[in-house]
Amino acid sequence: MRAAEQAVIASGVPEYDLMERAGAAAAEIVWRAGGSRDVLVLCGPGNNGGDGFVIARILRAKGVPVRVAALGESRTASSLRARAAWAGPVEPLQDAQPAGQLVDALFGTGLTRGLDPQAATELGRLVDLASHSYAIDLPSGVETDSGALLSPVPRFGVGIALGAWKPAHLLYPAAGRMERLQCAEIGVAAPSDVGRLAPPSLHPPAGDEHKYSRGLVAVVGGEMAGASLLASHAAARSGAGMVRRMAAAMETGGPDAIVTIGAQTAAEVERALDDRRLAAVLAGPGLGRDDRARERLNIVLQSGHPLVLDADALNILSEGGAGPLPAGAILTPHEAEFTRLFGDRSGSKIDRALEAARRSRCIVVYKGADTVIAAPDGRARIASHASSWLSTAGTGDVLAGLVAGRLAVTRDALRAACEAVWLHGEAARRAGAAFIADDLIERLPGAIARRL
Ligand SMILES: NC(=O)C1=CN([C@@H]2O[C@H](COP(=O)(O)OP(=O)(O)OC[C@H]3O[C@@H](n4cnc5c(N)ncnc54)[C@H](OP(=O)(O)O)[C@@H]3O)[C@@H](O)[C@H]2O)[C@@H](O)CC1
Ligand SMILES: Nc1ncnc2c1ncn2[C@@H]1O[C@H](COP(=O)(O)OP(=O)(O)O)[C@@H](O)[C@H]1O
Ligand SMILES: [K+]
Repeated sequence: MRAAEQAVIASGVPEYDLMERAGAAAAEIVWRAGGSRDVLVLCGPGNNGGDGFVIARILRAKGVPVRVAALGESRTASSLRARAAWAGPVEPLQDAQPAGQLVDALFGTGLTRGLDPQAATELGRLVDLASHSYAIDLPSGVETDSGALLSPVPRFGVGIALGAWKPAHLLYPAAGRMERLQCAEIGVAAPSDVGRLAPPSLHPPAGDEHKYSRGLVAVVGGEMAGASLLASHAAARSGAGMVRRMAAAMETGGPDAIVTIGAQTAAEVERALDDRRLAAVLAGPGLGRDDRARERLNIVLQSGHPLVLDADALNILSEGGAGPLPAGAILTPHEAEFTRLFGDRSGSKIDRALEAARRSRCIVVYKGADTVIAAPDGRARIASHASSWLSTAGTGDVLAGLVAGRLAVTRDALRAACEAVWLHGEAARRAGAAFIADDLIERLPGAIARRL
């Protein structure tokens, strides 16, 4: 974003014009949400504070009662100009009385250290007392590139990103400090290989498709039948043409459309995977970690089919029992599995996911409240603000099945992972509160229909 802003400034647009655009776009969002409720704008010493002065001026011109409180003097040329254009009084932050709406323009991308304790406390108090609160560009106190909190940060109603999403809008803990997100257009295009996960464009099967051309998925089960059943069921409702479940015992369950193949011995798994029509093979959910599980996983790894590896498959791989990670596969680790596989590395979650993808030459779906999908070529997509009700047992098995299903449909690993994560989040949104993993699966066709 900084480079993109510099390019626009170098092309002849003064920095102050960008500040006016940013302030106008943010003021419009505040005006639409809060109407004529009174506003307190907190302005810091840098350009984020300058945006605050512009917002204050524009809202006042619309007839909104506005007060401004500042933390120190303005220090940049643009923020000095914005402050000079504000005709009203400026009180010190420590004297500010609360208002119905609070606009935080203390610090944005220039924050280099936590706020001093008194300023952090004042910010928290004023945000908590307001019914509407807005963080301009970012909540003051968050580190832009990692989403870490450098000092205590209150929870804002709206985070208004200026021009482009920054990592802190999407990565926890910072992402959890903004209930809703809005991006204000300021005419600076910041093309990047790393971005927020966008809703996918999906297509119905072509007129002449048949079940094998639409994608044949195999789910290799193991010790715990429930997990591979959830995954198979999700794959079956993902748009794929056919799902085969290779069961370690002759258990039943799940929709009749899923073909269950008894594959108890290694030789039986090998035979069942000997089918060139297979477009995706999933292993991991319910696999187990004993010698039998290792044997099953080895056959999967040697099958030559496009792979999705989750749960116990990742745990076995992290013990080194199955050799190096299979390049080209999709790996779907949660936090603990990721750390076991790749170690406890430094950097933001985006940095860690990208490094893992580069090293393993796999697509890595690093799950959690902020899911990062990373590719070996440096592309990454971040999904955040999904339903927190997803934190329930078995939702990862559903995601793994969905990834395998979309891989069979698209034959494109990064695209499949992105589509699956988005559909998983949309199914959760539709499922509402207190759902269980099984309920997500029923919502998948509706989620797919929405993107056709
Ligand atoms: N660039 C553009 O074209 C556009 C940018 N725009 C806006 O600019 C924002 C970035 O502005 P910015 O770079 O001036 O940084 P900002 O976040 O205001 O703070 C930096 C100041 O604070 C200081 N400081 C830092 N930490 C501190 C602390 N804990 N406690 C006390 N002081 C601290 C630091 O000085 P230091 O003490 O570190 O030397 C510096 O003086 C961006 O988020 C967006 O809102 C838009 O207008 C669109 C056009
Ligand atoms: N608080 C949360 N907000 C949004 N999504 C979440 C949250 N917690 C978990 N998830 C999602 O739910 C799924 C949980 O997967 P996982 O941890 O493998 O669970 P399980 O092993 O029980 O299936 C992942 O897709 C993850 O991204
Ligand atoms: K801010």
